[in-house]
Amino acid sequence: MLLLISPDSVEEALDCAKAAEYLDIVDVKKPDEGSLGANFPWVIREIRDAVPAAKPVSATVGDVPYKPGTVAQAALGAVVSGATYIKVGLYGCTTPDQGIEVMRAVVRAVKDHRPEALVVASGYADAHRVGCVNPLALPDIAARSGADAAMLDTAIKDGTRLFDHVPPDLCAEFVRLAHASGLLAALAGSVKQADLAPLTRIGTDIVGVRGAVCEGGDRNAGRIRPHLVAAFRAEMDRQAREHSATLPVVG
Ligand SMILES: O=C[C@H](O)COP(=O)(O)O
Repeated sequence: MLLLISPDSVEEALDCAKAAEYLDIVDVKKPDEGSLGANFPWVIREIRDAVPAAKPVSATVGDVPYKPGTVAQAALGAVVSGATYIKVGLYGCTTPDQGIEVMRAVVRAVKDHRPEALVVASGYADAHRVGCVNPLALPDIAARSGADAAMLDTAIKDGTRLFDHVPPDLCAEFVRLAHASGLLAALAGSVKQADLAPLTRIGTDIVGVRGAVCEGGDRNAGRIRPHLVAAFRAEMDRQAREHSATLPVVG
């Protein structure tokens, strides 16, 4: 499982750089503009320059409206600024067809510019609270639009977590559907260390985290701390070891 951490500024990205050995993807975000709030192009560029070249930089394009042209142009801005994972939160899409239309436009805009960039179609585990597309529709939306990954986060950051809205057995189904279409499955939403056992067991490819590695567990007032990233990674590695010990030996 890869660890994606979401700094909100160049200063926080520098703290991520200090913990670079413990994380896999640096995800540029602007939390005060929403769950998947988009940051400025110059911040993406500065963060790309600040973190080790071997670490991919991801950028969120926002909690986007159902406006394929607007979103495609924003996604191009993110990839031109140096991000190689482009995450789109389909906040304004109420049907799978709307999600596919937006994501097809994003995939074309991103891949015309940088074919190797990865496009992530993100929905929300608590979609029922904000009226957007069902979380289990995301793998199909991602597959039919040519995206590379399907993701879930939570739309409302009020202390409730991914599993409060989509319990582990349904997250397992999300992962199964994503894998059946050849996609990566990414899960986030106020994930804590205690959630890592089920996330590992169900085969999650990427876990996205902010609050759990901020001081005081506070994604808004707290700052990302390198020792919290290291501790989170240590627990991920422990869970991975425990899980592989339970797998049957083949051969
Ligand atoms: O993409 C991951 C998000 O930044 C998750 O943030 P959170 O752990 O504070 O919900």
